[in-house]
Amino acid sequence: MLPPESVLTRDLAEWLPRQRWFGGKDSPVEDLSIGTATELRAGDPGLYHLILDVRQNGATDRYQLLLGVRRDLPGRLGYARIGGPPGGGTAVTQHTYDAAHDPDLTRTLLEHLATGASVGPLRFRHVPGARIRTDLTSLPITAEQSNTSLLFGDAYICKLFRRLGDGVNLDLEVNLALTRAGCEHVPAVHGWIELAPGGDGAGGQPVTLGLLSDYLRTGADGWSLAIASVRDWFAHTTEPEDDEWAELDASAAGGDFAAEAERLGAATADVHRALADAFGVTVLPADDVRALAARMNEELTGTCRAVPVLAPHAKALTGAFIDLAAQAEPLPVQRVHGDYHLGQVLRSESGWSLLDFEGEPARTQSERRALSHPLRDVAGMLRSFEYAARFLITRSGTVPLESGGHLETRAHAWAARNRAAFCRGYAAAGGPDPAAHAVLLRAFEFEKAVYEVRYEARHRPAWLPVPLKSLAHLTA
Ligand SMILES: Nc1ncnc2c1ncn2[C@@H]1O[C@H](COP(=O)(O)OP(=O)(O)O)[C@@H](O)[C@H]1O
Ligand SMILES: O=P(O)(O)O[C@H]1O[C@H](CO)[C@@H](O[C@H]2O[C@H](CO)[C@@H](O)[C@H](O)[C@H]2O)[C@H](O)[C@H]1O
Repeated sequence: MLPPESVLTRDLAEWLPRQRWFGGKDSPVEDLSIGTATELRAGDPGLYHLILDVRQNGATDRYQLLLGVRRDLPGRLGYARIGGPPGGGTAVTQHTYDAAHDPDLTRTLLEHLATGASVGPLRFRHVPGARIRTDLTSLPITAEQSNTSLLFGDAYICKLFRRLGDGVNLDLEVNLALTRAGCEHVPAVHGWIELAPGGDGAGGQPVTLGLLSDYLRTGADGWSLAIASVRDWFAHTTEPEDDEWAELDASAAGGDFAAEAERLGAATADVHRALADAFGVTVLPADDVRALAARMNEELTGTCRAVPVLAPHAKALTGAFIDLAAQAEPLPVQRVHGDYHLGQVLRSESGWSLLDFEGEPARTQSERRALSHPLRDVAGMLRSFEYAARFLITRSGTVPLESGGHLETRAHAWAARNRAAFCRGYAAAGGPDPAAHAVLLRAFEFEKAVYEVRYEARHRPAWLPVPLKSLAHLTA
């Protein structure tokens, strides 16, 4: 049974802002109420699906939570505790916790997905012909995430969206279309969970709650692979003479990543082509390109105000947006990834796969859905090479400090080599040639860097020096 609503909302208001995936950490929670509560499993432990209406800065966001309720909470679930005795008052006799961490409860999701059940306003769906296994135990993944993903054995990964959008989630929409088109660079979709239209008192579209896909069990994420390569490159022992640092050849390290970067570029171009085929291409008039450049500049101004350490780079950044406006011409736009970085790609024995087509978590739903030029994704990945190159210098204490100056030179050489390889692979596989669109690419890259500065200031302040260091280099 659910605890009294006043107790539950009090506990949730205290717990929610501490969660990695909570999107509103920079402002206080003004109000929290329970939008819908659906019992998915009766008994002890009990499982409830909650939609929480969370008001911050006068606006309401919706979050979803699988709530576990148990009379006794075993030690292994202590870290997922939300509330309960002691101190909860005499009415409170049971513990509440984040049930995403409880395999005894999450199996219910597979059971419902397998049968295509509807429970209250929740609908569990699978793709035609899918036979969903229900004998698997779940484990939440430990990645830095804006959502929560559960591994079911080594067969499936189930992503439970935390902050809910207004309709069909982009990740589902895009992955389903690419799965149906036979694209080999995305994990196949098996099923999804949604809130029936009107089930939350809102509009006429289902709201996506979760996505069940193939788990790429041999996949290694691009970020870890890139960091291993950078580490190897930094550990490379032969120090050139002082005047040779400028010509540093990053291919010299054993863990060279360039061939992978080139293949990743090719996979990216394949996915862009598949997205264009599935969703179409339209042309953005030159006036709209100028408006885009103006928006990029407004974001820069707003971010400089919010994060003043960005201000010294403002002049160079504005210059790139002015150039874009000055050279504006009609631009073919299409569905793109929207938040493309090394943490969003997996290398398995079958090549590179792209994940997470949800767009940037800090953007509104309509901004994420907006069509864009594919070089926006290329720019995102180029930023990611910048991040990977500088991560060990700025974020880890493991690199010898005495070589700090030279490490920045090495970082730059690593980034330059892998950026070039990625662009080469992308163009060779038929994507628009990054070298032929330098102004557009630079504007996209700077736009992303501004976003990153704001993102890091808000979510991971200790990471702020990473984009700033790279900006210092790119705008010099
Ligand atoms: N199909 C998959 N197979 C293997 N690992 C995956 C798969 N999908 C996601 N992952 C892992 O989960 C991490 C987070 O997934 P992602 O979809 O990017 O979530 P989020 O939107 O919350 O950031 C990825 O970086 C990757 O390591
Ligand atoms: O993966 P998400 O959709 O949650 O994306 C957000 O978080 C990312 C970090 O987890 C963030 O990416 C930035 O950091 C990465 C290294 O951790 C780096 O590879 C990216 O280039 C950099 O942008 C992303 O911007 C944010 O939207």
